Amino acid sequence: MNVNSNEVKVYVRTRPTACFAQDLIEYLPDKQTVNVHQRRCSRRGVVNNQTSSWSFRLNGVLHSASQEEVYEHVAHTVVLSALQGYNGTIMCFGQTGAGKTYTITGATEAYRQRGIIPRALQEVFREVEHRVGHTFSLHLSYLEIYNETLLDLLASIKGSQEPQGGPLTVVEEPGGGVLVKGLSLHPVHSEEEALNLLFEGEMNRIIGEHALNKNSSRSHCIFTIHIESRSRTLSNATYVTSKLNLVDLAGSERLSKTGSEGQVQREAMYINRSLSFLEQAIMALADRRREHVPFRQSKLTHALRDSLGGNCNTVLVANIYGEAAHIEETLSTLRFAARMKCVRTEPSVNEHMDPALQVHRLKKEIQQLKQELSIQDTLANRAGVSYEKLSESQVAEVRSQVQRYLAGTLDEITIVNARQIQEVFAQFKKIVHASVRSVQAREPEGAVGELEGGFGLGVAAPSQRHTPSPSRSKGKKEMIAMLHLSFGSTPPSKMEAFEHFKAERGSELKRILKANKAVLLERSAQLHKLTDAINATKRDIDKVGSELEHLRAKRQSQGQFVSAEGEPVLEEAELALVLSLREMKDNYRQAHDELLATRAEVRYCQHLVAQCRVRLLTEFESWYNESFLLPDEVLSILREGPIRPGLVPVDKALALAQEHADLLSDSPSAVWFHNAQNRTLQRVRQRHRTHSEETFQITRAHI
Ligand SMILES: Nc1ncnc2c1ncn2[C@@H]1O[C@H](COP(=O)(O)OP(=O)(O)OP(=O)(O)O)[C@@H](O)[C@H]1O
Repeated sequence: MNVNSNEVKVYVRTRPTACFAQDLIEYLPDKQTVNVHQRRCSRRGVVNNQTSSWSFRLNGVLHSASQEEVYEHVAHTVVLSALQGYNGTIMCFGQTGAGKTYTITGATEAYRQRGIIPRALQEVFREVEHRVGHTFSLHLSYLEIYNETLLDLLASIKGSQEPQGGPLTVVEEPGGGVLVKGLSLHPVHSEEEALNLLFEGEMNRIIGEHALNKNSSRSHCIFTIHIESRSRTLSNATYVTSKLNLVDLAGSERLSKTGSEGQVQREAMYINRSLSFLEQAIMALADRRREHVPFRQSKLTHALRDSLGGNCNTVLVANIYGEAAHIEETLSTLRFAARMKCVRTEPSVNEHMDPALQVHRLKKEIQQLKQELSIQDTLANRAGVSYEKLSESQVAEVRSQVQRYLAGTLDEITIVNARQIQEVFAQFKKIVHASVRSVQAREPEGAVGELEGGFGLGVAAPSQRHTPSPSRSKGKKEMIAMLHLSFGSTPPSKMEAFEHFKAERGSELKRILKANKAVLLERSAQLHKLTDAINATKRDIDKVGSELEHLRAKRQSQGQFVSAEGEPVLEEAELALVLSLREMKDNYRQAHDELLATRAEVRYCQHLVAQCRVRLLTEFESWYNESFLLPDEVLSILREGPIRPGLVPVDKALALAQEHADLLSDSPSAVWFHNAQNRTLQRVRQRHRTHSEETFQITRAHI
């Protein structure tokens, strides 16, 4: 029952006024659209009759809405979803005095005017009572962010879960969540207990003097209900957790308008900065192409990292004044709200596994299964069969049975249980491996030795290397005999033979080639990705660079803004651009280094793949010649020499053999050999002529 829409929900609420500017603020009957008309000012500040208009479509307009109605629209579903394990955040944003605190906390004087927090607490405890199938554990925390300092509004209360002392810090958790280290968490068991904590925290809020509103709060406050829920059924080892953040942001008006000095001006500067970082984070979240969201720029955005978008149900209430005098701030609040509405969210339940419960459940299941098995054995007259791990003497007994079975002195191995069957197979495997090794040791020119040690072309991980299968380690003669059997007396076409070669003798080379191709493909894809990312960063750098230039040119034309000490002061916007430019350049440099390294790797892999291909073809040619075109007599003559017969062209190999035979013919006892040889060579030449006419083109596809 989560809010489950894929974007942040945004509502606008007007503070009631007798002077509502109907001509400037227009609420359409759909209760979702606000049109704002603003009179244009002439250069010298003289108001003329021209107007500019803006239209904002939100999720709801709360005009003259009661606190109860606001809760129903804004908070009800988010609170229920939080009880099911979805994180939720409700934020109030707007100009000082526009009604943020009234909306989130409410007026303390009248119960009917209580805001979202007390109503949410009421609903949570009511639901907890109704959901009898679950146990709930609830904790509260209350954080204030004042001038970029984190303060615990409930630190004064005993019984907190976190140790006191030390500055509070925002810590990122694995999985994208955040927690404020050092912030006290207070267990609560009733609505009354929870309300006491809320009021205690309220008392501790820093209240500053302000020109616009005497009691205005100059800090951001985050009241959080931490919920953990477990099923009462023991068999269910999962449990869910969630956080419900109720956020009262500081006034959003611009510095110049406050007309304040000293500490209040400093406060306003921090507020402006954190809100402008909040806007930047929102803009980055709304832009789906942006991979990096600058959450860490301020304590506010960092603390809200997992509450703005992400897996959270997020709702924003934009509080505005209805009077004409505030129309400019109203417009900027609505613009922020519209941007926030574009942020996408993917709410999901925070489900966890309780390891202790899981172990307990599995142990119980094993116990039950063992009982079941023993009943079955008794029924089948197999009492006494053990299902525990085999002892050393039992393993030895199985080994002896397998050996006797292979030797023919034992007719059959009696099967007792699954563990014993596995051991029988394991013993068979050991015997087969030992036999393969002894065959290899006896075969000096064995395919396996050559394949294992000779290629040296692999970039694939050593674990990817296959141990030679018994079929691959077959003697060469055996293999050729097999091929002759399947192809008959005429030699196979090169295409067919190549397929055979790849499956048998050349299989290891083929595997290495395949592995290298896979690595090449993966690195090439990575290279493309990196190139795209670098190009995107470059475009961003150019964009921010030109924005900065533009801003500086504008500032130059308006004169330099200097501090009391005469130091040049950077504007908020300019500072933000400089910081983000610096970050982007760092990212660019890092990505560029990575790109160079990956490019080198790609070249290396390309080289390996090409080498493997050539090697596969050369090996095949030579194997084909030796297996089908050169007779055994020729091979045995040439093998005694320094060259490998298959590596030279068939004609040349035959000529060499002829020369060798001529030398031998000087001996009378070799005449019969010489004659037979001549006849064979002629036959072979004839066959070779036919074969060399066959066009053989092994394309990349064949390899
Ligand atoms: N919808 C409303 N109905 C009745 N009174 C309201 C409403 N909204 C605001 N007020 C009143 O207006 C005054 C200022 O509101 P509030 O303190 O909530 O403003 P705020 O936006 O939280 O200001 P700050 O930024 O200083 O925290 C309060 O006295 C509050 O009771």
